[in-house]
Amino acid sequence: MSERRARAHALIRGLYAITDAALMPPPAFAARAEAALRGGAQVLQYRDKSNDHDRRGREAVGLLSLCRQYGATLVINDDVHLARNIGAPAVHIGQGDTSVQEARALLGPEIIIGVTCHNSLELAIAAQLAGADYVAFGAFHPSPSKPDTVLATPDLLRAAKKQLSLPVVAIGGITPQTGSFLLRAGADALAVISGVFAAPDVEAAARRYARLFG
Ligand SMILES: Cc1ncc(COP(=O)(O)OP(=O)(O)O)c(N)n1
Ligand SMILES: Cc1nc(C(=O)O)sc1CCOP(=O)(O)O
Ligand SMILES: [Mg+2]
Repeated sequence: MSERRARAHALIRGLYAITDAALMPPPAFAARAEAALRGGAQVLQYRDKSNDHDRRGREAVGLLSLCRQYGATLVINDDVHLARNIGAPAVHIGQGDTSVQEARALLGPEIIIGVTCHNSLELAIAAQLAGADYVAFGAFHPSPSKPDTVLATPDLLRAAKKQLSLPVVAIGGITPQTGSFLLRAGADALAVISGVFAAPDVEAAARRYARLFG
């Protein structure tokens, strides 16, 4: 196994919290992100669909510094140029985003690349062959944060664990209760937006997920 994929196995696990601009409006953005890290998030994805480049740059740099402080891994969603500009350790790309090959060519051999594979083992096998370092499946439940998803089943996680050698992330409407079932089916990480960032006490909510990982 390559050094980078071994690093992905070590880093892409546990609670994988994803930021949400609507649930984390300024000036509370950084404080809510830090609360998730205090609660035990091991991975934090910066997901912001706006075109405000200055704010996106500032927020991403702030999150990178917070993640370093807490020993967590920052993942930049969609924007490979932002990831390169700030020296992020990981990016996440979807099927309609930059390809794995293009992202790798731009970002080099060290960066961890994660790929959305919806409910398709075939997409995941292709992502692994293309050089991805983790795959994400979902949505396992209807998602309040992203209503236009297809549904995935726990059997997909079981099949993926047998056929892939990459960490597997589960996403979509996951609560601590349903998360425990997905972990038993083979998920290495639980990616969550609303379950963490819509909670009045973000740290306590994050801790409820983090505890599932022992
Ligand atoms: C961990 C994780 N899994 C899936 C997604 C979804 O990515 P994508 O399909 O590109 O959709 P957007 O998030 O970009 O709207 C994700 N971001 N993170
Ligand atoms: C960003 C994203 N991608 C999904 C997919 O299925 O690929 S579901 C989703 C949103 C996850 O947020 P919540 O935890 O609030 O459901
Ligand atoms: Mg995307």
